Amino acid sequence: MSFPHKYNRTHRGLIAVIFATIAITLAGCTHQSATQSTTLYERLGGQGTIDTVVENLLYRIADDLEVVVFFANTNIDLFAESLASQLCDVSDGPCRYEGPPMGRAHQHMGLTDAHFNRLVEHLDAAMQAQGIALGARNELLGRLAPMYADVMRLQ
Ligand code: HEM
Repeated sequence: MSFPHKYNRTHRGLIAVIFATIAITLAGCTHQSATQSTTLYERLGGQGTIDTVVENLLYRIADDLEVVVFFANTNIDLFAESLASQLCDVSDGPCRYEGPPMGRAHQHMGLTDAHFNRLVEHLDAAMQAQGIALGARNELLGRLAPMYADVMRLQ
């Protein structure tokens, strides 16, 4: 039994539309699940990019007279390593931060809100310099923001 010519054409058109819809839906799902399963650490660019961000941050600190004074007696290599592991940890990367709690690490430095904001600005600028997207930058800063209370606790 054969279908009339007109029906065949309509039928084929309909099948094409259904296939296109399924393909678009599947592509959407794949895209969505890829976004959901990607950690912030990966979106930041992994350890290589985090290490470069920290290095870039060090240059910005060195150029900022208001901030650099706090680092006069700091072992910069250890600080860089410790901060990089903290950023990796906080962004769900494979590291565990094993340094001192934020309160103790910053105790009696005389830090003010202005210093805190300045450091956050430098970190954001360092991330921008590495081409990290706005969403990932904001998410990392959002995860660091709750540390404010601890950093300031023993000033
Ligand atoms: C959310 C904000 C901050 C975070 C996440 C952070 C993170 C860290 C980390 C991970 C360390 C290394 C601790 C260690 O291993 O001994 C550290 C140390 C240090 N931080 Fe921060 N910090 C923040 C705010 C600030 C601010 C605002 C300043 C000053 C402007 C500052 C100045 C220092 C200095 C000078 C050290 C080294 C202390 C030492 O020599 O032992 N930090 N910070």
